[in-house]
Amino acid sequence: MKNKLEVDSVFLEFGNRRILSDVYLKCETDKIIGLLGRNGNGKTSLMNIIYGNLNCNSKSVRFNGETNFKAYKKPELLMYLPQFNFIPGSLSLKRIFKDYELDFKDFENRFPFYKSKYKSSFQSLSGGQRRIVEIYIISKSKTQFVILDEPFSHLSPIQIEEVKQFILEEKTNKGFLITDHMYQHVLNISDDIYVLANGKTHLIKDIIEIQYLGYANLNINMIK
Ligand SMILES: Nc1ncnc2c1ncn2[C@@H]1O[C@H](COP(=O)(O)OP(=O)(O)OP(=O)(O)O)[C@@H](O)[C@H]1O
Repeated sequence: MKNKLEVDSVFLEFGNRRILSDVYLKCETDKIIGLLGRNGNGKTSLMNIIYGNLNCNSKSVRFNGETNFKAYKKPELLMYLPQFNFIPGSLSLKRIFKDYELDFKDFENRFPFYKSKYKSSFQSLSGGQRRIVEIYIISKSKTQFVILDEPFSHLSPIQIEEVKQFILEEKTNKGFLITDHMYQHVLNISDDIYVLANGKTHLIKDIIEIQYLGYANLNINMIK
């Protein structure tokens, strides 16, 4: 079954500053949606609004047409990877995989480095190694949609390629919404791209619009 997540009518101000005012975004099973935008344009705020843990003046977040204001209470609908490490460092990988009801064998087959780490604490891993675990458990969870806020930052180029491959395989089961300033990787795997500029989401039809909207100077090879 194809699930659909739609977001619109979002209005967010901090004090007198208008952050979001004209948002439309759609994600479906088997789609990766990339969200790009300059620093401070409101990407993380929008993701938190969708997840339901940031209050705003108004919003409409619909899962298969049904409004849901507190998606964070429904992991079967939506899982969210925040920018920061969220797993307590004292937990072992064994415990983390048990808590998320995931098979460690599948994980270590894909990422052999972790074969000897089953009983290791999360904090004994490097920053990038911790991030891979977090991306994996959120992306692999039994849920309809996954939001990933900066999954590629802090990963080495090889790890980034492994994570992209893994997300591409996993998208047959769910929809992904991804933001990262390593935008070439986002462009590589996304089915649709939105750029957030001046409080508004722009669905990109031609890649050059990313430059026109002031997000990045594209090199000529990318445009061809
Ligand atoms: N709790 C808050 N109180 C006041 N202003 C806030 C708050 N949270 C975010 N902001 C402001 O809202 C704007 C949007 O922030 P947000 O973190 O959503 O941007 P972003 O697009 O994710 O940025 P980046 O690419 O740098 O991560 C910023 O100007 C930020 O300073």
